[in-house]
Amino acid sequence: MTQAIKINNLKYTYDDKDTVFDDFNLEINAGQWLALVGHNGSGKSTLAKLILGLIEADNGTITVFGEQLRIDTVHHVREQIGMVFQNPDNQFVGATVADDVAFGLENKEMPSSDMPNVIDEALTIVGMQDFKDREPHMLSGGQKQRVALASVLALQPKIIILDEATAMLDPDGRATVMATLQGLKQRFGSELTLITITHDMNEAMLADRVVVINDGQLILDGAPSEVFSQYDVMHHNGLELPFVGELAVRLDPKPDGYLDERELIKWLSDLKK
Ligand SMILES: Nc1ncnc2c1ncn2[C@@H]1O[C@H](COP(=O)(O)OP(=O)(O)OP(=O)(O)O)[C@@H](O)[C@H]1O
Repeated sequence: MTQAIKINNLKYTYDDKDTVFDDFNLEINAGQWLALVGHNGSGKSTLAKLILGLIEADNGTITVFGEQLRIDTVHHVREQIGMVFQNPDNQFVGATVADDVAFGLENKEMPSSDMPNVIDEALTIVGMQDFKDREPHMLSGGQKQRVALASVLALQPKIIILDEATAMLDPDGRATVMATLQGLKQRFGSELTLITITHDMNEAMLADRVVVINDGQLILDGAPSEVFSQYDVMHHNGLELPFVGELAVRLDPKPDGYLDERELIKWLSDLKK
């Protein structure tokens, strides 16, 4: 199994006083969709910044596809990682959707004759091809985030990090972005590693793996059903379960372990028999 990211013995302190990570370790396999969760201030965005080389670790190593992040490798490492941020309105530079996707390609010095195909393909993947001549600020929040994803996809990253990319969206917008991510996973398989930083446990449910951090410490790490069966640990760390999990722990009798929506419905209907 190819390793996308390996973080070893990571230490990071802001301004020599606020230690966020001390001996933090994490390995992420290529093609995995990892949801990184933790309450406010637990270190999620700091970890994303460290992986992107926007800030430098005080100690330890971060290796991306076998290449250790250092001052002389940061540019190459960063080329392999796409980032989508929280605020859809802060991510646009182009006058039209197509211009916006083109911007990153121009920076990469792609010949302009190659661009239309690449732009069309990226917009098609996120279902925004019919909007390519629209002005970005006229789109809905969910559409904006899908264009932001297209801009990232056009650069063919091996890893995409979404830092609370759905936090400012309405339920429809959230659903379309999450469906787009599920589509990416199906389309790219082991060629694309996804890291979604989120406060929304219903979204984290869709990932292959959920990692819970608190104060820079890894608290839980496993498949969503494993992590969300740890109700007490989640609550102790200021986190809720996905809706069905919160519902299940309030039932009497309650099911053993975490059940997803379909399993919970079956469990309830069996109970009635
Ligand atoms: N630029 C900064 N300077 C100093 N301290 C910072 C800075 N950015 C973050 N911190 C501190 O580092 C810790 C981790 O912050 P971080 O933003 O990584 O958490 P987070 O899990 O992403 O939080 P949230 O869910 O609120 O976005 C917090 O204690 C925060 O106050």
